[in-house]
Amino acid sequence: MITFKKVNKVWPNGKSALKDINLKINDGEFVAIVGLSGAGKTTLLKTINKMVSISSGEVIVEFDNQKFEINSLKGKKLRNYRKYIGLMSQEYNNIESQTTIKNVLNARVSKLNFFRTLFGIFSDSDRITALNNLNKINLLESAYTRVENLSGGQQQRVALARTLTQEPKLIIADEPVSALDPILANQVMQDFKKINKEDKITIIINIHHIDLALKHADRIIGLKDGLIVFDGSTKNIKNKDLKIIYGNSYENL
Ligand SMILES: Nc1ncnc2c1ncn2[C@@H]1O[C@H](COP(=O)(O)OP(=O)(O)OP(=O)(O)O)[C@@H](O)[C@H]1O
Repeated sequence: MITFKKVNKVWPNGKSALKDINLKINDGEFVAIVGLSGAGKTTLLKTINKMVSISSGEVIVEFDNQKFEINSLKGKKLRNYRKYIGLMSQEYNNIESQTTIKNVLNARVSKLNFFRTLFGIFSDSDRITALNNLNKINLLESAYTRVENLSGGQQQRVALARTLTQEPKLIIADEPVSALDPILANQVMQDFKKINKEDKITIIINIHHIDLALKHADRIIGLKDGLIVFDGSTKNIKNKDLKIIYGNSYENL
């Protein structure tokens, strides 16, 4: 579970990006954070792995009977905590000259000893995990293809398989489909949904494509100017809520 208690973020230039955020995200939820550019979506997401430090309040993440008070995490404790958090973004962060399987296995590098890291020797169980994750998102036949020969959608799915191979407790994804055409974006969202439902991994995703958020996520959090202006089930969101999140521009979306 992730809990935000009265969280504020004020940037050094005085810009208030998060204002008194109170939020609970339960294990296994698929949450889409939506809002206009500059609403605070990225800032909110990045407080979860402390890529952004909050100015006041508390962010608490709990799993497997462990409780992490994010703002007090530093050094080795922060690095260990981050191993549980899968981070994805618009960039696929693949090594394009390497094969798909090698890119996916790169998620296990931090678990190898020095000798194995030096020679890139992965265990059979690591390889099986990587291949299983590629199979899960229908990329098994591309396991030995160089990533530079894959489409953007496939490359983002390689990134997803790599993130899964990290065995995260939750995945935070900042605009993971914004560089993709609508068909590929929909396919990648389907993969996120599959992983959320089958592997029961909590997924929190920032997304500009409201249609995809409504189609795939269970819960929508609408931000506007650093404030939560909507928080509820995707099924219950109404046009009037979308107008509050997006203003009159929603009419033209
Ligand atoms: N490093 C920073 N220094 C100062 N202000 C920042 C910084 N990062 C973000 N901001 C400001 O904080 C506010 C929220 O930005 P944020 O990137 O979280 O919005 P967003 O909803 O993710 O926008 P987008 O959809 O364009 O990515 C904006 O006004 C932005 O200009």
